[in-house]
Amino acid sequence: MRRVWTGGSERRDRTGVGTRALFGETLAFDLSGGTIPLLTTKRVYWKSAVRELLWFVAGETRIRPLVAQGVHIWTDWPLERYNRAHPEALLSRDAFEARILADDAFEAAWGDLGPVYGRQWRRWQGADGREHDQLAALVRGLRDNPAGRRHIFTGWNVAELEQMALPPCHMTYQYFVADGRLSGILYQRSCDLGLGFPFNILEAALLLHMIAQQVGLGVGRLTWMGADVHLYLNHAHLVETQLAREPRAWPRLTLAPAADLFSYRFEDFAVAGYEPHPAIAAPVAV
Ligand SMILES: Nc1nc(=O)c2c([nH]1)NC[C@@H]1CN(c3ccc(C(=O)N[C@@H](CCC(=O)O)C(=O)O)cc3)CN21
Ligand SMILES: O=c1ccn([C@H]2C[C@H](O)[C@@H](COP(=O)(O)O)O2)c(=O)[nH]1
Repeated sequence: MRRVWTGGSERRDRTGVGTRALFGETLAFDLSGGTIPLLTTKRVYWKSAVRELLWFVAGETRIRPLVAQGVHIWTDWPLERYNRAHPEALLSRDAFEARILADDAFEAAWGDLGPVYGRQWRRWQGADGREHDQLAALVRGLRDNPAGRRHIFTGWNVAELEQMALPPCHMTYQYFVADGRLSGILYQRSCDLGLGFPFNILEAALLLHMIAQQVGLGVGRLTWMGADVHLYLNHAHLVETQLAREPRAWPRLTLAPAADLFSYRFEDFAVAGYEPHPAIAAPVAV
């Protein structure tokens, strides 16, 4: 974060907010013993991250199930689409979410993000119309051929990018088995270090723990590769506050076993030893 803030190149980005960015950064975490990279220099709402991850794994692309659980992180994109189409009667976020929950026709018209992560992970549509469940195939592949070099899933479906509310940021995941442990790499093409990163790195770690449990392996290393790694210029307060704080010990995850990768429930995730510094509010660039 310090290097991006002090040495990043300043650029005008798609959102108009402006960022400082570095290109091609790597982080690695040893996740043995249940360790999770849940940041301590601000409070991260890990419960929202668990709910978002389970929403991806369930193959969901509609915001209603998130909103129903009090998770608001995806609401701004469909809301912006709605308000652009209705400049005469703009809705607040609360009013929009209330209609998404209460009105089925409204939800069908405005509540879908398009073929984003969940769709691609679970139901990638091939040219012949056949659907590919990349996560199910990944688990099978790890069980049948641990030494494989093709343990990959990706959200980057070129033919469908234009229909997505946002093209995938955490776009490609790959796994590797050695010495009874599962390791993973996440390639992230674009990273909002202030808001997105804490969720992305945590969810990649939770998913690694889930997959390892399903294939009967321990957990090894998680490597994160960021391409355009940026800080938004309106996050100065967040950056300076986090950099002034002393990091604390990583918390640990206890994951109750589930019948398969798609049967985990929120209650199966328990986090111990999380004693973060206070939360820091920051605006999200839409
Ligand atoms: N600019 C931008 N940054 C992102 O991180 C991001 C996007 N856009 N677009 C799509 C998703 C949505 N994501 C988001 C959106 C909002 C928060 C956010 O506001 N987080 C607050 C509150 C979290 C909560 O209430 O649970 C935080 O303090 O972490 C985080 C991730 C990640 N992605
Ligand atoms: O999981 C996510 C989703 C989004 N982001 C950030 C990265 C960028 O700041 C924006 C996306 O804008 P693009 O112009 O499409 O790159 O959202 C993230 O960090 N993590």
